[in-house]
Amino acid sequence: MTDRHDGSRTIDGLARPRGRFPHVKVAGELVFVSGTSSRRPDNSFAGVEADELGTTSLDIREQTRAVIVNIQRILREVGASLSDVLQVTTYLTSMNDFGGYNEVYAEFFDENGPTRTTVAVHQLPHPHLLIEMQVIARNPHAHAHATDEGERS
Ligand SMILES: N/C(=C\C=C\C(=O)O)C(=O)O
Repeated sequence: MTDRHDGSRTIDGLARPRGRFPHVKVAGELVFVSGTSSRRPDNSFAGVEADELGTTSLDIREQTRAVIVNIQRILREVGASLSDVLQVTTYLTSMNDFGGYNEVYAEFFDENGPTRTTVAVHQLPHPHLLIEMQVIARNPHAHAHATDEGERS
């Protein structure tokens, strides 16, 4: 993991960012996770299959699950978890996928979870991508630190 002094982290063992940005940035009480897809470390995608004729099928449920699991792994690296997520922004390439996305989303979050905004976008950075998500989470360590400080004063 590359851990810079400004809280930016690029994590080994995950798909490399496709540009000059970190997977995650810890800034005081908050954790910012970059837009994340279903991309695997080998740059293949979960939720993408091609048959022997080269016909590609894309699965919004599988992609959604893989995106959330990727975000979970990123959060874990900074000591946070999905239960720390405060806000989710989701980018779909088609609102026809809203139902499948919503169904899998509900396996991980409910009304006590993060606020959420879902929008449709013209394109994502790869033609096989149906979904990308970014999150803002609380930094559980910042909270523990602040509590310790409070107890000392
Ligand atoms: N967050 C961005 C791309 C993510 C791609 C991926 O996870 O496959 C970006 O270009 O801003």
